[in-house]
Amino acid sequence: MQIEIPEKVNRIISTLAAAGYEAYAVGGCVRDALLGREPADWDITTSASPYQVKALFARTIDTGIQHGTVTVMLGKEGFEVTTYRLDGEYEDCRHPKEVVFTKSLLEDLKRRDFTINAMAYNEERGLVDEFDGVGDLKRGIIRCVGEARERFQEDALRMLRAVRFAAQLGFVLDEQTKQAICELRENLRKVSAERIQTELVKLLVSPHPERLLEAWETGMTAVVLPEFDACMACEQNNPHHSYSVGVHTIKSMGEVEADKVLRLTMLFHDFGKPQAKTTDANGIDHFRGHQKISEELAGGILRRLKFDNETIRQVKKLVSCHDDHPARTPAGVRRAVNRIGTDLFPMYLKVQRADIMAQNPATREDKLAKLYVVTELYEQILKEKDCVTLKQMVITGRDLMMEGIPAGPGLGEVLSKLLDLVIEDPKRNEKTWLLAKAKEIYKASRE
Ligand SMILES: Nc1ccn([C@@H]2O[C@H](COP(=O)(O)OP(=O)(O)OP(=O)(O)O)[C@@H](O)[C@H]2O)c(=O)n1
Repeated sequence: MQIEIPEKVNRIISTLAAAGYEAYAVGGCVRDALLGREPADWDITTSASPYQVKALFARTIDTGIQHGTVTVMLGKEGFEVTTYRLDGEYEDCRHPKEVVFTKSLLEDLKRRDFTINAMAYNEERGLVDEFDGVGDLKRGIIRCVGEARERFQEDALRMLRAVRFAAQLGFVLDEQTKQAICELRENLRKVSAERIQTELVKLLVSPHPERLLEAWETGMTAVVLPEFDACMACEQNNPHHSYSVGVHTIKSMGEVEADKVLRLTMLFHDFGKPQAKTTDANGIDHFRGHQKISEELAGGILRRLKFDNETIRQVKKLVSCHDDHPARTPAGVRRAVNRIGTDLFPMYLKVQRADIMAQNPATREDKLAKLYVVTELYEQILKEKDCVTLKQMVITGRDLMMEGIPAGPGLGEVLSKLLDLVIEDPKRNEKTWLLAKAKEIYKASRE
């Protein structure tokens, strides 16, 4: 079986070989190349020690040297070259406490997580596939190398990786691998939030975000995302819904494109429902105020998983308005654009559509028709380019304070009412008129 290896990777392998060392492309790149996917990066494994690798190349980066990895720089590109090693006990669930080097490629492949990730290749020897990785690629199976429990005890994150690869490749989990996850899922508590975040995002933006259900079935979400389990247990007896909150959530993720913010928003948009649920005398469930609770939960979870501030801002904002329905008039839609933000409004429309599509098909048409009108009005506004934002108003909060309106929520409210007036009629965006109106509004609010 032949793989096309990039010229620079071949150059590194042949430089090592000419110096008498073994070297192979290894892991994810071999898997992806065999699948006809573009590998994200090319990793190399070698019998040379990190210092022997360093001695052979002009430019290297040593930050991973204590784990046996040297990054070789060729031009602007960096390639990780790792010395053959065994696996030991993992201190931080990421790197073995002590690196034990080996002279054997087989030992190095044995320590890897899944059969499809445990193949090596160089042009001289061809494919090295000791654990039938090719067979598992053909059958579409994620299977641990050797004893699954051992692989997961070495690094608990691998349990989440198993589902992530299944979602990315459309594969199924091997039974023994799945069983070991059910047994060892609690170990995920030891894994850092950043590593969980990486796997969760890869799973969500994959072609199969619905495979999150497998993380739920095996008990992993109960450990890393218990709020999702609460949604799975929350039925919705309501004319708009045919599924539990959890299943609706999963369906809605499949209705948006593979974008991190959109998929996270769909995942979290109804997380507040289990807390907000009330049932009326007719047995119909209501979820008043769930948006606010969902927004708070989303913010807390994203912070817990160490997401960056901008992602948190966008997701929280979209969750906080996912169920808003602007008045279907030009002024109503302009107001909504200002409230939600010109940057996020196109995403809000996608979120609305996905939410509706994942609801009861019988009540969907009417909602879609209304959303269509809002979308049309928004497109009209874009064409006219006359969407006023707070920034474009000719007065600011400071001007109002100069007029004696004290800083605080009251001032924000006056500003927002002024903005509404300007949106209704852009000719009102004039300083004298606005200041007089501001005083009037403030006075009325105190009476
Ligand atoms: N917890 C881990 C992480 C990685 N690996 C091994 O290291 C290789 C490279 O890891 P990584 O770059 O994280 O994953 P890839 O398989 O390359 O996949 P992706 O780039 O999609 O993350 C994997 O193929 C696997 O052989 C492992 O055994 N256990």
